[in-house]
Amino acid sequence: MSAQAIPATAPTSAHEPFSVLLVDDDAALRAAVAAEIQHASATEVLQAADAPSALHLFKRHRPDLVLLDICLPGGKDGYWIAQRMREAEPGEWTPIIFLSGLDGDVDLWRGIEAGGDDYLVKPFKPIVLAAKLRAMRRLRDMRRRLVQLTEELHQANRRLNEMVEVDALTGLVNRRGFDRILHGEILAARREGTPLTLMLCDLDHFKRYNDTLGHVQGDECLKAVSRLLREVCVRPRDVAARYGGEEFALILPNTPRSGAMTFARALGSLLKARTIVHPGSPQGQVLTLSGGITTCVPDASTRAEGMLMRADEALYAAKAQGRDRFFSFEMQMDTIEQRQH
Ligand SMILES: Nc1nc2c(ncn2[C@@H]2O[C@H](COP(=O)(O)OP(=O)(O)OP(=O)(O)O)[C@@H](O)[C@H]2O)c(=O)[nH]1
Repeated sequence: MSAQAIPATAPTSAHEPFSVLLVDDDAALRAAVAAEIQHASATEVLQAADAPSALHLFKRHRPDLVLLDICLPGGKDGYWIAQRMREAEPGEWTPIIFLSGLDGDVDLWRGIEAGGDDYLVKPFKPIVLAAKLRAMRRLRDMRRRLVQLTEELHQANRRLNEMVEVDALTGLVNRRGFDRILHGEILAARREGTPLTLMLCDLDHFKRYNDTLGHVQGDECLKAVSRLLREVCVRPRDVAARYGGEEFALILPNTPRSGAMTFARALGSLLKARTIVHPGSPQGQVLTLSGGITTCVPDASTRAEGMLMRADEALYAAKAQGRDRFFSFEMQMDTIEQRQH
């Protein structure tokens, strides 16, 4: 690389405000350093002569840099102030440069230990102060950029996570999202002591639909059913998912058995009202669906797999009994029990 390709100084965002908190009990020295800081293009210089006012200004104005004298009146020194400042900004990091007449190695070590980033021994040359200010400003800019990039990364991750949980054809939650949500709703219902309903819905004779009208029309049909499912899931926590090819799953929190049955009947009627023509169907040549329902107030032993098995069993029964109907696993069980007694 040629020497000309290397910039003499890395750019800083000179147009952005840069505020400095200067803490020193020597008023004359403070005035002189403040003038130098301003000359070095800081936009604002806040000044404090003791610990309480330094901490007050720090918390109130959140400066971009702190220049901190070590020996101060009132029993609280610069090390103490630096530690309080660090405590006051968890997760943040405002650069602190100690200004001191103490020039021993141990003094420098204590300053860095107390949370300082650099150490300037008084008296210092203006050009040295200007250079340190420039370096700290550059660090501030890089840190800001890093924070911004981290936020952008988080947002991209959130979008990506949403995308991997969406079914490409229907726009409904896919199996992966369904698994996650069902697991969460089981835990929530257990915590709240409320009934949770899971409904598996399967289009009737859909193979014939594809066979008679073609796969493209089949896809359109799946999209239309998905739109309907989205419409019926009116409560914020209701979820409609594409569980498999022509199978859909509904998660209905806070929905008891009776409510689930009412919901299912309404869904069946609404689908019929749409009169999606299904020439090969024995159910009146319109598209219908069958459903299996399970409802429980989850306890420690409730698992998503168990709920799915129960809903699937009820769905199988609904298909076996002639389709175009919904069965509740628990209601079936009650009926069987009643018959036995
Ligand atoms: N067009 C289309 N068809 C699909 C898709 N996913 C699954 N299928 C079809 O859905 C049909 C399901 O057929 P089956 O499992 O035999 O069930 P069915 O014909 O609906 O019969 P029953 O469920 O017993 O009423 C198959 O023909 C699959 O090809 C899809 O994404 N698009």
